[in-house]
Amino acid sequence: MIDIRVTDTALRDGSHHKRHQFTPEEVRAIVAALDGAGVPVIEVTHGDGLGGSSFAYGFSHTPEQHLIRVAAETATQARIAFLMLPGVGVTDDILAARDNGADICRIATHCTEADISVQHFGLARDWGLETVGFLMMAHSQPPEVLARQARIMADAGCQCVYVVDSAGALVLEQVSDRVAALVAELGEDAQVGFHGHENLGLGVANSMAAVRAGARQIDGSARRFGAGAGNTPTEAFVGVADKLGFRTGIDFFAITDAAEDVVRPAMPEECLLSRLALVMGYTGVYSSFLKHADDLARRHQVSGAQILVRAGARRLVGGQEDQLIDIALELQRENGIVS
Ligand SMILES: C[C@H](O)CC(=O)C(=O)O
Ligand SMILES: [Mn+2]
Repeated sequence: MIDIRVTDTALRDGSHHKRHQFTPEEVRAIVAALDGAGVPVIEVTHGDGLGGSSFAYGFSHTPEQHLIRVAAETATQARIAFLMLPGVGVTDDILAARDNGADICRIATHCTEADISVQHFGLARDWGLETVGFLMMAHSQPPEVLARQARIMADAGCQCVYVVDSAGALVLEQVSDRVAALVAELGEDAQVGFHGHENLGLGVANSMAAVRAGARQIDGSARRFGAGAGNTPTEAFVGVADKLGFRTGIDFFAITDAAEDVVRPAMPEECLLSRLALVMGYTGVYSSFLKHADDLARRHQVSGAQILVRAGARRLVGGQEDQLIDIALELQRENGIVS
């Protein structure tokens, strides 16, 4: 039987949906429930990674290093992971997260910029951390480009490179083709993972396509708690994996209870397959832009969907949130609205 390692990212990707307002009590309760269900890895960080708490991305309720410490103190078997985007966080943040009890370091870059992660993977390995690489917005590049970028990460010390469908824009074979290219490139040098978003309703199906193409690590979020329409629901993925004969080590009924009884109460609202989320999947927009576009649409009395369509046409990447303001003002001018 093939083992699939699931990382639950409700306490990191869900941070976007919660506008980074997780409390220590919520983290303690969610980690206890996921840990009890057998989830092997739980990611805890600001939605935009270490150092993300800022005017541009949104300030955290509680410093993420404190939340990481709470998570590490609560987990009995699960390992705690954190995300960092070079330049949003700095290398000292990695060391602090390790000292607070995390032991898996996930470094994310836009999928053509893997070279900016080299220093971080080297340091993380020197500091005794397990390493994972995130190639974000993977729909925007063909398989061979992603494979070359994955090679850069693996050569730098990354132990598993993820195809990250940040926009929830990939459809089935588009996932398996990308995953297969990475598997062929990396061989025994590193594993391959997949991180999905639900913007076209394909999180579980895409994740299973990734597994069938050779991915051995999969991200989910209990109750889909994540940016956009949310992530692959961990509980549904576990159920499907059970039925297809893949072993996750997670108890289906326990994770279903955790999602409904513990995770859902911490969510401001369900993650919906809303108009804005669908537009993001259809036009290839970074999922965490949803709240920013929604806020700007209200503030400037313009269409949130139009903001996202133009963001897709401009091929904006994570970190370019400020350009959404530019687009909103452009639409406002075109509509003749004077503020
Ligand atoms: C920083 C992003 O939210 C990372 C991620 O989860 C994605 O690109 O998707
Ligand atoms: Mn994500």
